[in-house]
Amino acid sequence: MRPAKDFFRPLAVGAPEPIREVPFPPSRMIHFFPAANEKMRSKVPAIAPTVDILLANLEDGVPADQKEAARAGLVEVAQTVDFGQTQFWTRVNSLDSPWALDDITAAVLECGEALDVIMIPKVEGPEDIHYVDRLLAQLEAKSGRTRPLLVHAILETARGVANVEEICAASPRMQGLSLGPADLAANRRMKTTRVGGGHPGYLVREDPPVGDDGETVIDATRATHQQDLWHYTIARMVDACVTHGILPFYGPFGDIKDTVACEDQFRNAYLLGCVGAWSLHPVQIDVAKKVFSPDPADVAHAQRVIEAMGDGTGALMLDGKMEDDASVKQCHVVVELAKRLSERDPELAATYGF
Ligand SMILES: CC(=O)SCCNC(=O)CCNC(=O)[C@H](O)C(C)(C)COP(=O)(O)OP(=O)(O)OC[C@H]1O[C@@H](n2cnc3c(N)ncnc32)[C@H](O)[C@@H]1OP(=O)(O)O
Ligand SMILES: CC(=O)C(=O)O
Ligand SMILES: [Mg+2]
Repeated sequence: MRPAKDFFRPLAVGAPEPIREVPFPPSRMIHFFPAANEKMRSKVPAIAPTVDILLANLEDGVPADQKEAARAGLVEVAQTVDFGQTQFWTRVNSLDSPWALDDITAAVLECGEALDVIMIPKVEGPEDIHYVDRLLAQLEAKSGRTRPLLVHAILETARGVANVEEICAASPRMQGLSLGPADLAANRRMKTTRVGGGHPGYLVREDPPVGDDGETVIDATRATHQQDLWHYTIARMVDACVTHGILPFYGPFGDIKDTVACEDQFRNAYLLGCVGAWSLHPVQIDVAKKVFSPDPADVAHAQRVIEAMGDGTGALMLDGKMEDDASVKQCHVVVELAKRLSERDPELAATYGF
C-alpha cells in the first residue's frame, strides 16, 4: 500500500500533479454515443451544448468488429469538436479485453486536453485502479498533458460492490462511480433480463384479510407494491463515494420508450444522493435534466428555512414542522446545487428567481 505521504505524488516523472478536490461542475447526465457510428458522431457538435457530460462509448454496445472504428471516432471527436463547458469523457473497453490498452493509449496520446475523464468498466477492486493509475501517469508524461485525467469506475460485478470502499480510495484520480445494473444483474445471477429499472416480480403483498370465521383468506385480492431492486447497491455506492469525496451516478435505463419509469428510477437515485444518470437516447437528456435539477418549489422552501433559521442553530416551527440544525443543512444542499447549476444555465436560474 502507498504510504499517505506519497498518495498525491505523480506516478511517473513528468506526469501532472494529482488533484486534491474532485471538481463538481454540472453533472446531471452522462450522454452516451457509440463512437463508431458516423451518423451519431455527426450529431455531437449539436448535442454537446445541451448536455453536462458527453461520452464516447467504446465498450459494450459497440460490436467487436467496430472497436478500432470506435477508437478512431473518439479521437476524431476529441480533435474536432468544441465542447465549451461540457465535459468530454470516454468509456474504454474492460481491462481484461484485447482492446483496453490501445483504447487508453489513444485516449491519452491522441485526444489532447479535450478529454476530462476515462470511464473504466467492470472494476473489481483497487488493483484495477492502480493499474490504470500508473499507466495513465506514464502516458500523460509522454504526451505532455498538463492536467491529470480522472477515472470513473462502473460498479457492475458483485466483487466490485464488495470492494467499493477500496475502489473509491485507490487513487486521487477517482472522480466517481456509476451503477452498472445490466452487468451487475448478470454477474449476481439475478433473474432479470433488463437494463436497469424495476421488475414486476420483485414485490411485497398486503397481508391477507381475516374472514368471519377468524381464518386468513389467502386467495383474497390483495394489493402488491413493486420494490426497488437497486436500493441497496445505490445506497452503498453513495455512502462509499461521499466517504471518499467522489461523485455517485445512477447508470443506464434501457426502456427508452418508458420515460415515466426512467424518471422514477432517476429520481430515486437523486433522492438517495446521486448527482446524475446516463442518457442513452436524446429523450433521456431532458428527463435527467429535470430530475437532477432541484425542483423550484423545494428550492423556495429551502430558502425559507435557511432564512428562518438565522445562524443555522436551534429549533423552530415553520408551517407546522420542526426545523433545526440538521434540516437546515439539507436545505443548504438543495440551494447550493440549484446555485451551482444556475451559474451555467440562466433559464434554470430564472425558475429559481436567482
Ligand atoms: C448496459 C450499457 O452498457 S448501456 C451503454 C451502452 N449502450 C449505448 O450506449 C446505447 C446508446 N444509444 C444508442 O445506440 C441508440 O439510442 C439506440 C441503438 C438504443 C437506439 O437508436 P435508434 O434506433 O436510432 O433510435 P431512434 O430511431 O429513436 O433515434 C432517433 C434519433 O436520435 C438519434 N440518436 C439515438 N440515440 C442517440 C444517442 N445516444 N446520441 C445521439 N443521437 C442519438 C438517432 O440517430 C436518430 O436520429 P435521426 O432522427 O437523425 O435519424
Ligand atoms: C452500465 C453498464 O455497463 C451495465 O449496466 O452493465
Ligand atoms: Mg456493463
